[in-house]
Amino acid sequence: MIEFRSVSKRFPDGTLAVEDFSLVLPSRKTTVFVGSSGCGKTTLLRMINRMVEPSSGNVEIDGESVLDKNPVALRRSIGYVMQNSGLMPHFTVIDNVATVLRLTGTSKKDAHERARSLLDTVGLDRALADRYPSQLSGGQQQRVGVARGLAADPNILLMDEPFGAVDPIVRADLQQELIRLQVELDKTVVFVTHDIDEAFLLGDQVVILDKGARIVQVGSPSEIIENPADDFVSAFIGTERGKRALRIKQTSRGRVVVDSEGRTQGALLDEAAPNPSPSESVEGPGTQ
Ligand SMILES: Nc1ncnc2c1ncn2[C@@H]1O[C@H](COP(=O)(O)OP(=O)(O)OP(=O)(O)O)[C@@H](O)[C@H]1O
Repeated sequence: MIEFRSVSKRFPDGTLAVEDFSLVLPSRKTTVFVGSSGCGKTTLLRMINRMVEPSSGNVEIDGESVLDKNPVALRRSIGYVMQNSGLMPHFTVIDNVATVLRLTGTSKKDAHERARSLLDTVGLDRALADRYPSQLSGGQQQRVGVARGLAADPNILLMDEPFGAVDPIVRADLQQELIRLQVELDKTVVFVTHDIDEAFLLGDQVVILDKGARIVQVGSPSEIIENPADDFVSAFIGTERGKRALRIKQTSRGRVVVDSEGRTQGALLDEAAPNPSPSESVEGPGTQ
């Protein structure tokens, strides 16, 4: 478990990026920080692996302060995936993935072996191993970035807008891949995005942030959608528009659920119907 304890960060120019932030991020779950640009998401993420040092307060991992750990060793023990993949352009795919392992003393042969198996894990063809990042598509580069983040088999994976720079179809693909990976690998994932739909799709715990990383609401996607804390959250998550503003419409064959544009999203099933559980009585896209 990761715990932020009254953490603040003021940068040397006086910007107060994070003000008195406290939160527990449960192990083996995905916590998503979501909020608009500049609200302090990246700063929070980077204080976990000490790429940014808190001005006051503390971050603990399993009860131990990160400030008591060697920053280089700490950084190598935590996976980090960033927007635009952050790959080294003059390194091949396989070397990009294997670098962390090489730095921690793994032989070249073993590091490459593990890197190749990680390409399988993230759904990349091994034939791409000897290419350079510029010879890959944006989505493939992001997958290499994820493979690299997983190389040292970290318990914690930090992901900073990892799918922000790819087109919506590739992005949806990568999101599904991450959901699959999370079931398989069972990591503690901390994910940053400004996209509330992505937050609800991926997060077990979603943290909606305002300026200075002020927590506006924290909860599961269902808790937040069912009970938004205030008008800001309602507006941010769009409960009054689009695919989350659902209404029931009576048709000649039964009741269906339509969105705010009148588009039918799915059928409303009778509670007595045998298949779905009560919480799943609406079937169709865009439901939580
Ligand atoms: N090194 C720095 N020096 C000064 N101010 C900084 C520094 N890094 C970030 N900031 C400021 O701290 C605030 C929070 O930045 P941060 O990058 O954490 O926000 P964010 O929510 O991740 O934004 P985005 O979604 O745009 O990446 C912003 O006002 C930003 O300008």
